[in-house]
Amino acid sequence: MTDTVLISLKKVSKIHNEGRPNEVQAVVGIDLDIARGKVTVLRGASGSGKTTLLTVIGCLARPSSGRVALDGRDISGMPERFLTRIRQETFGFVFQGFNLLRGMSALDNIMLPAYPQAPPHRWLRRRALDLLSMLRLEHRADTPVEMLSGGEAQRTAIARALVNDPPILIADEPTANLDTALTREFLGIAETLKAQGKTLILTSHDPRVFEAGMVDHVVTLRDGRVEERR
Ligand SMILES: Nc1ncnc2c1ncn2[C@@H]1O[C@H](COP(=O)(O)OP(=O)(O)OP(=O)(O)O)[C@@H](O)[C@H]1O
Repeated sequence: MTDTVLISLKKVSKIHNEGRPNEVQAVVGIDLDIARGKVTVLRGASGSGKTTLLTVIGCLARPSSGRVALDGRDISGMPERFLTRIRQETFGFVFQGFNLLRGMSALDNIMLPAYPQAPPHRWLRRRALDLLSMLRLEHRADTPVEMLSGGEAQRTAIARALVNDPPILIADEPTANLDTALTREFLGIAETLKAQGKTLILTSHDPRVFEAGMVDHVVTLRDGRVEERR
């Protein structure tokens, strides 16, 4: 079956600290289509531009030049408030290090991204508990996140990314610091989400990830450019 394009990048470049002595051209003229309902891995050495490209794809950063289209709609020039809404409705993010808020429980962390939409509290709590249950973490709902193990923290971060039921899940180096069993567990979760119809975009230099059977496309970056795609 041929892929349908969900996100399309045309000649996208991203320069950090533009015009300053510490300017870095992190992403250079990338043309890339991300397929709907598939798992795409961006791989490459440290510093090759994976995280930068992921932030542009996820509308967390604007490209310095080039265009990004989501579902055929050019979003590159949109005002910030529209972009924020698109970001909230479209993407769930699992960051490197997870960015969970310490001092708050797993459940409270998961509910946080839904607050701008102001859903009924009981409904939201149920949704967060259902996600914890899907990820086999119900027993940790009330645990402060700093007490969680690495794998539990990751699953909490995944649940938080899914709370608004986004069609696209983005995860930056999801298996960094995970042992083999936890890596397998992450891949199992990714497979379940793919089966539910989600589009997954991951960065990884971990062969356990980019060689996994459920990965559909691997894009190799080198020095900010696409070196290879399959
Ligand atoms: N916020 C920033 N300000 C300045 N330079 C940055 C910034 N973020 C990334 N860079 C630089 O841009 C280049 C690409 O970095 P990026 O983090 O995108 O690569 P990466 O492939 O994700 O690396 P890693 O695997 O180490 O996370 C690097 O030279 C990096 O030092």
